This record gives sequence, structure tokens and C-alpha cells, in this order.
Amino acid sequence: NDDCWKEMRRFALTKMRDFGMGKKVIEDKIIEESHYLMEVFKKFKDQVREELNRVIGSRQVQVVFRKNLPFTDAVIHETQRLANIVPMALPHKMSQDVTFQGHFIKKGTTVYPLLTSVLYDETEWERPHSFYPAHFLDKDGKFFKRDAFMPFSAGRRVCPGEGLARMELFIFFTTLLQHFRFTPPLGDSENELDLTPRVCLTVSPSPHKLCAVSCM
Ligand code: HEM
Repeated sequence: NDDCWKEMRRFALTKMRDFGMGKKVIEDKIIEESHYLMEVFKKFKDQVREELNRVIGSRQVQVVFRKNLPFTDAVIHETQRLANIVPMALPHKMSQDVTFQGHFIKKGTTVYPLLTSVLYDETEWERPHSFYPAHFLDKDGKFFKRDAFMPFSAGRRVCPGEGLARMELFIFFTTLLQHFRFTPPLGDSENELDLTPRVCLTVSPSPHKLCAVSCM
């Protein structure tokens, strides 16, 4: 509680905001996840719920449960793939002249790695533009990761928050589904939800209302 702590906290919060992790962005990300939960519930709600009930029941979610939840894990990966929330990664600057796929790129040029091109690559994914958790399941229903899954980018500048983000996504997602049933507000048809995203440097959902009904 002393001044040093306050200074460190202020520094950490400012830096997180500078890196695009301010309160508003986090809120947008949670809304984004809720938005895709709607998609999951429309198509796969029974399967996810059955797996969660069978493996976790009413126990508190722990990361170690993940390996026994292949379908849920596949749904989370597919959500991240399709959500494509950082489509252009971050700008990088060439540290030397490079010829890449026949194109000369001069040292100092700013480049944007387009993650969308990989996450929606038609040569990599069976159904690149649909929500299809089977992208991450083998023929026996076991989870498998794919090289083209790179929402956190790749290489030396890969997102350093990946481990934390993946853990949070898993714990938030499973805990929310364990405790709530998500539906559009009463009277709205599920088909009327506007799922068009808002596209900026990050991609977030258009605002819409959602009911979370306790099921514990
Ligand atoms: C679902 C959540 C997240 C996604 C999809 C994501 C994605 C990304 C992407 C695509 C980049 C650009 C990598 C590149 O330049 O090629 C990045 C950079 C970065 N991310 Fe994340 N991120 C997430 C969560 C987080 C979290 C939770 C933190 C911190 C706790 C974080 C911290 C950073 C930082 C500091 C960079 C800049 C790294 C650098 O320039 O060397 N991210 N992230």
C-alpha cells in the first residue's frame, strides 16, 4: 500500500492501456466471446454442455481439465480462429532488405502480417468461413492443434500474453457455460441477431443484448 506500489500499479495499467489492453478493450473482448458463445449455443450447446457436465460437473473449473474436454477445447479454438480479433497483428519494421515470394521489401519498410490470410486460408481449413469445431478434432474426436491456428501471431514477436489469454479464455468460457444458459432476449429470434463485427485494428462485435440465465 505504499507509494512504490501505487506507482508500479499506475505504470502497469498505463502500459496495458498503451498495448491496447485497457478496460474498454477488455470489455469488448468479453463481449466478443459472449457473441461467439451465441454461435456455439445455436449449434453445439448440447454437446458442450454434455461434455462439461460429464467431466467437470459442479466442481470449480481447473486448467488441468482441459485435456479431458476435447470438444470444448475445439470450440474455443474455433471461436478464436473465426473471431480473428487481431487481423493485422501489429506493425513490424524490416530490419534488413528481404525478397519475399518475389517481392523486394526494403529495410525500414513497415509491414503488417495479415493473420486473417492464415486463419481463413482456404487451403488449410475445410470450412474457413464457417463455425466448425471439427477443424480441431481428429476422426476419434480427440483434439489436435493445427499449424495454421495463429491468432497470437508467430515467431520472435509472438504475443507474450498468449499463455495467460489461453488460460483465461478456457476458464471464462467453461465457467460461464457451467453456470449460465445464453439466449437472445425474450421475443427476439436467434436469426435476427446481427453478427456483423466492428472492424478496427482489432475486431469486436456490434453491441447487442444477451440473456444469461442461471442454470445451477
Ligand atoms: C485473446 C487474446 C489475445 C490475442 C488474440 C492476442 C494477439 C496478439 C497479436 C496477434 C499480437 C501481435 C504479434 C506480432 O507482432 O506479430 C500481440 C502482441 C502483444 N500482445 Fe497479445 N493477444 C491477446 C492477449 C494478450 C494479453 C492477455 C496480453 C498481456 C497480458 C498481451 C500482450 C501483448 C503484448 C505486450 C504484445 C506486443 C509484443 C511485441 O510487440 O513484441 N496480449 N498479441
